[in-house]
Amino acid sequence: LRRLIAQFDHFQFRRATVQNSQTGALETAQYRISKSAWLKNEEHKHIADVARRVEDMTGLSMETAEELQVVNYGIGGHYEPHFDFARKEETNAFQNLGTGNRIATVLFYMSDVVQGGATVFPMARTALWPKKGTAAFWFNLFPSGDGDKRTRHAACPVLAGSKWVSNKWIHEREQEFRRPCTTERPPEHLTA
Ligand SMILES: O=C(O)CCC(=O)C(=O)O
Ligand SMILES: [Fe+2]
Repeated sequence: LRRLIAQFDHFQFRRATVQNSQTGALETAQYRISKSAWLKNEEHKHIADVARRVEDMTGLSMETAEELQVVNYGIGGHYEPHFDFARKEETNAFQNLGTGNRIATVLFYMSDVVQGGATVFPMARTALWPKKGTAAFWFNLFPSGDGDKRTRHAACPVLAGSKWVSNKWIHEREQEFRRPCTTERPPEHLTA
């Protein structure tokens, strides 16, 4: 995939944005420093292959998943602690998509990083060190649809080298038979 990206200069990498939780607007922020691009399945068969593999790996439908987001961090690039899912109090979050919240995340590591750049989950006391060809998967939501606080995570600053990752964000709709929801609510201290 990285070779593919290098070949196609029409993949427009731009400063990554975040959603302002008050206004719902997408904007750049000091707490997320990286460049990213969104790649559509139709753009190349290798991109469609990634989606197919994610479906096979997770057993979840890709019908409502977002396009593949490819991210590059230079030295000092980072992403401070955040949730991938939208919280109840947030404005506009994913509402226009009609696909529900981000039920799960698949994070592919597309490069090794010389120094720094770990993905850390402070509440789960877990650090993932980028290793080319590996991937992480987690559910952001409980089966009740409540956000799981334990998934709060950050990308530590890259100290040397360059870091490439890609995100596939999977949404709630279409998963009704693959990951049935429950009415049982998780303990309140674990929900966000
Ligand atoms: O780059 C990483 O290690 C994590 C990226 C991330 O959390 C995100 O893009 O939402
Ligand atoms: Fe994230």
